[in-house]
Parts: sequence; structure tokens; C-alpha cells
Amino acid sequence: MGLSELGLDCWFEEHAQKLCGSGQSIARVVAIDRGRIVVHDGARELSAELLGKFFYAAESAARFPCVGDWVCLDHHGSESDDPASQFLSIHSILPRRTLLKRKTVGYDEEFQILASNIDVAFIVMACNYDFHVAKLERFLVMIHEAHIRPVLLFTKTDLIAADALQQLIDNIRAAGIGIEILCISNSTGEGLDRVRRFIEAEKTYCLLGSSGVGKSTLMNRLIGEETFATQEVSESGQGRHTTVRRHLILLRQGGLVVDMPGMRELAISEVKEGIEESFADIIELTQSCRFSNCTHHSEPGCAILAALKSGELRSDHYKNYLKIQSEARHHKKQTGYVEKRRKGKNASRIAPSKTRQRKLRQIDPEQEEDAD
Ligand SMILES: Nc1nc2c(ncn2[C@@H]2O[C@H](COP(=O)(O)OP(=O)(O)OP(=O)(O)O)[C@@H](O)[C@H]2O)c(=O)[nH]1
Ligand SMILES: [Zn+2]
Repeated sequence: MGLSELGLDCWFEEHAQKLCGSGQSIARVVAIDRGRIVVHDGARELSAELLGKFFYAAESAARFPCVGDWVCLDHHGSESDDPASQFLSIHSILPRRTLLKRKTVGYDEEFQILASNIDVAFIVMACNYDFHVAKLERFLVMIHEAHIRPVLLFTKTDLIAADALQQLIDNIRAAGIGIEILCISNSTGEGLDRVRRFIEAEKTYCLLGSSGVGKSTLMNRLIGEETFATQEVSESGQGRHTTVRRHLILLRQGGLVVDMPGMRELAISEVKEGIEESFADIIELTQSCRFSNCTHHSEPGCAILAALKSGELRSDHYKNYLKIQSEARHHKKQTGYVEKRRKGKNASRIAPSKTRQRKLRQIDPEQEEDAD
């Protein structure tokens, strides 16, 4: 196996040539486990340390390595040593092509970095209970914002009738969402072949979705062995949070997949671009309003009001747009506040061990925060 199977392409290679010095090597971060960074060098998994400079310099979680990152490694120890017995430290992180993040709950850090350099995000939803157009739109905003290609993956098709499933798909299309949709049952295996064919070698995928929708079961199916713990759920098919993981797995068929723990809530952060892409139909309509500063409440010649009246624009789609927009505005205000506080606080550059502990939690939030 080589680095290209892990997803290394010319783009990363060019950056690596600029960033990595002699004696350094490149590897991909495949997991973060209690502050220990697990990297893959194309031959095997190794453990690498984060040295002090990251803790002194890093003001934002985005400056720490995350799963999916390409990094330059320093090797400490004699050159003849086997890399497995050398001490490895992370020298630098290569620029990220994509970065998936969400707002954190609790800490004053604004973002939790989920993963980087993802090509395709599977939004995993159980079709028998988990699906709402509004929820799908939230995922779409977050994924578009990260410049990642979204694909909807309906699981548990064995638990609903075919026409009910078709109705869900019709609702998605009626809401103007053209996303690619794959339907599977982890129980009967139906549709899994299509997912396997969809996954290309050297590309990186992630599984996003609420707890219990079948992400780890799907992962097991793809890997072909029972690596992740899955848990029996209630008869309604609704799951509970079960697993803690976030490990980038190289499939035997080629392609890399990272499974995210369930996410109960999706906070909307800086999502301007994502909103524009997910609600392109609404943005386009607003451009036809007679007044450029139209508030779409009562103005004459308002294209939004007209489209709502004629049914061309669905009111739940529009309401969801307004809700996400107001959350984004609210978050922007909060971010400004956190920034100001941080600037005041950072007068001291000494990172005592407690701060270091807290920063470690930020790069490995599963230690403390139930990611769901
Ligand atoms: N009937 C049916 N059950 C499924 C399907 N996929 C998963 N399940 C069951 O749903 C439960 C939850 O599945 P998991 O794979 O653990 O769910 P998850 O999305 O990984 O959940 P978290 O680990 O909490 O993020 C398990 O009991 C699975 O056996 C499916 O396609 N059909
Ligand atoms: Zn208007």
C-alpha cells in the first residue's frame, strides 16, 4: 500500500514539497485517541505526538490536527531505526482541501472540527423515523459550507413500505433538493452493492447522522467484519448513542471512510455560502423583489410573498431558511464576543498543564463531551 491509496494526490503533494523539510515524512491522521495522534504512513499505523508549539500557538481548534489531515512528521531517533520504534512528532499540517466543523456545546471554543479532506459526506438517515426535510437541509448547509459533496443515504428500508419510501423521496424533490439518494437496508443487505460501487478508491467519505440510524452497522458491512459495537434498539427502530469512534478506515475495495458518532443537534455556524447553495431557489427569488432591501413581509412586488401564495415556494422550506439564517446571525454575534474575550485573555503565552488538558479535550472532544 502507498500514500495514494490513503488519498494523497498532486494537490497535497505540492503542498508537502513546500512544507516538509528533509528528514521529515508525510502521513495521514486516521484517529485521535486521548490526545494521541494516530497516523498512517502508507505502510502501517503509528503514534505521533503533538509538541508544545501547537499548544502555545494554537488559539483555535482548527490549528490542531484532526482526522483526515495530512501532516509532516519529524522523526526523533537514529535514521536506521524502524519508524515504529522512533519517536514521531507532528511538525505541520498540510492545508486542508475541505474542513467539516460544527459549533461546540459548552466550551467557549466556537467550533468542533469533525474531519478534514472529506470528498463526499453521506448524510445517513433512517427512513422509518428519522427523516425531516428541515433536518436534511441543516446537514446540507453544513456540508456545502465545507465544500464537500453531499449524498443522502436512507437506511432501514426493510422497516417501511416501498411507497412510503417513495413518498419521502418525492417530498425531497418537491422541496427543490436535487441531492443524490441511496437507499439501503443493513438487515437484508439490499442496496449495499450500490453503496460499494459508489465508493471510489483514493477518495474519502464520512458518515454523518443521528445516533441509531445505522452508521456503524453500515461501516461493519463495508469493512466486512464486526469492528464497531452496535446496540440493539427499541422496536420502533430508534437507536441510542452507542459508539465512540472517529477512525478513518481504508476499505479493502479502496476508498476511505470515517464514521462520526451520532449528532443530536447541528449548530449552524458561519454558513453564508452553505445557505446560498442550499437555498439557491430562495436567494434567486429575492433578486426579483421590486425593492432591493425587501424584507418579504408586506412590500408590493415581493417575489417571495408571490411565490408562497402561488405555491411555487413551499412555506416549510422558506421557514427553515429563515430559521437557519437567524441562527447563523445569532452565532455570528456570539463569535464576535468570544473573539473579544479571547484577545483579552491571551496576554499570557504560558500554557499551564490545565490549559493543555483543556486543549487536548478540544482536539479530542469525545473524551469529555458526548458528541451526540
Ligand atoms: N431493521 C434495520 N435495523 C438496522 C439497520 N441498520 C442498523 N440497524 C439497527 O439499528 C441499531 C443502531 O445501529 P447503529 O449502526 O449502531 O447506529 P449508529 O448510527 O452507528 O449509531 P451511533 O453509534 O449512536 O452513532 C442497531 O440495532 C442496528 O442493528 C437497517 O437497515 N435495518
Ligand atoms: Zn421580497
